[in-house]
Amino acid sequence: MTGTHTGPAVVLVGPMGAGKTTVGELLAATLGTTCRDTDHDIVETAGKPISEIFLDEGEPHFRALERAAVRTALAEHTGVLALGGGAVLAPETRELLAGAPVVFLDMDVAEAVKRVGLDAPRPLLMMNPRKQWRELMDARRPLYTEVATAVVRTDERTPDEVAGEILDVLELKQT
Ligand SMILES: Nc1ncnc2c1ncn2[C@@H]1O[C@H](COP(=O)(O)OP(=O)(O)O)[C@@H](O)[C@H]1O
Ligand SMILES: O=C(O)C1=C[C@@H](OP(=O)(O)O)[C@@H](O)[C@H](O)C1
Ligand SMILES: [Mg+2]
Repeated sequence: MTGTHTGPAVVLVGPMGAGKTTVGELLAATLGTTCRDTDHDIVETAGKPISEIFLDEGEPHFRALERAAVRTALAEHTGVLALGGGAVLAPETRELLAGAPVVFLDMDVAEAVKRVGLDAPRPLLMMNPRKQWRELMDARRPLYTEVATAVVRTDERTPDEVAGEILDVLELKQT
């Protein structure tokens, strides 16, 4: 115990499917640290999948769990931290992110729909994913931009390439 809180080395934000979870793991491996994902913390606390939390208790309850999970992870974790796509909706969370190295993983709609369609269900994109994704991005892009210290595009890049680009922009790469 040093008693010093340094905060996460990198925090990843951005929309569903941008690769926060996938790239976070790669980045952590390269940096010799671990990746923590607030969605995983929430699932562990609630004892059920995110889709069931939305169905059983509703989105406001999920957001309350998410605010608490982000606060705890920011205080405890010094490695890579991947947030859920909607975490930045909370003003409290945006304030906590001030001063942290935050990377916004950006992508366009076609790629987003392709990626999340192949994956575990995201309750917010269950119906008409294209339209819902556009509406989410219109509402959230200013918030991702507000908290970000860097923006990295993920379209037509492999997760490894995205991880490399993050190291470059944060100047964490050993040369
Ligand atoms: N750069 C990428 N290129 C292609 N597919 C990707 C890329 N990044 C992530 N994926 C895929 O997209 C899906 C969502 O990735 P995930 O890491 O869960 O995103 P997020 O945590 O941002 O929602 C997964 O199936 C993952 O394998
Ligand atoms: O954008 C959102 O509001 C959400 C994103 C998801 O995380 P990912 O961005 O990791 O998919 C998850 O937290 C939940 O389904 C809600
Ligand atoms: Mg994720």
